[in-house]
Amino acid sequence: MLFESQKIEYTHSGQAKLIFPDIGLDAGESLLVLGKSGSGKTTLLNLLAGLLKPEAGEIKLAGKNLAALNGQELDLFRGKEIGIVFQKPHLLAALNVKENLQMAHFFSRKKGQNIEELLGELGLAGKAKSSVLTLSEGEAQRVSIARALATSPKLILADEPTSSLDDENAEKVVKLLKTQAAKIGAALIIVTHDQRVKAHIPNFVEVKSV
Ligand SMILES: Nc1ncnc2c1ncn2[C@@H]1O[C@H](COP(=O)(O)OP(=O)(O)OP(=O)(O)O)[C@@H](O)[C@H]1O
Repeated sequence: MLFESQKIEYTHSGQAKLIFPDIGLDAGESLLVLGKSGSGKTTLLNLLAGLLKPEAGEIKLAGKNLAALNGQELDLFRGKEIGIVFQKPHLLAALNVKENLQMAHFFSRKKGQNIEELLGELGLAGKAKSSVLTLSEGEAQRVSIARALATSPKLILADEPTSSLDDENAEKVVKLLKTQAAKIGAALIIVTHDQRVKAHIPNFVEVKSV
């Protein structure tokens, strides 16, 4: 199994304990994380990304136990092996599209995918030199997906990646995430309440507050 999380628990200060469903994914498999507002979906994604430390349970990616890594090792491992797509694209405004992707390569210290090729596959071939400030919302979200994929990570995490997109762009984004994850042999986890995403990915877990 490429990615596994078991018996994870986390408590935000002053809040009730969150207990999460177990996850197991092979390379190329996709999973949705569903649940009501406030149930802990974003918290789960942050735990899986190693941005928060679980108080119980185990998270393993490609045979590595995240808890066994120190802060610096975890940052490097995340840069190489985990691609994160946020609800709103966080791109560096001073840089053009291609430079934003080159930054991902630089920080991960990994060769990763050919940037021109990746932009072509995401329908952004003509935008390499464009300022990210001139992109439409759909284009900017595709650039942030390209950035998450640039390092060929083993795990792709996406938090509500389609919520601000129209139907056409939402469908494009889900299909791209799915096909790219399959192509690079990554596991894909999407937090969503978007029906349009559910139509493409049947496999899901539900986060419930206890
Ligand atoms: N930094 C924090 N400090 C304290 N409580 C927090 C913190 N972050 C989240 N919480 C609480 O933890 C619970 C889970 O939050 P989380 O953002 O994971 O939920 P969610 O399912 O992603 O919600 P939504 O669908 O509204 O984005 C909520 O009750 C939230 O108020």
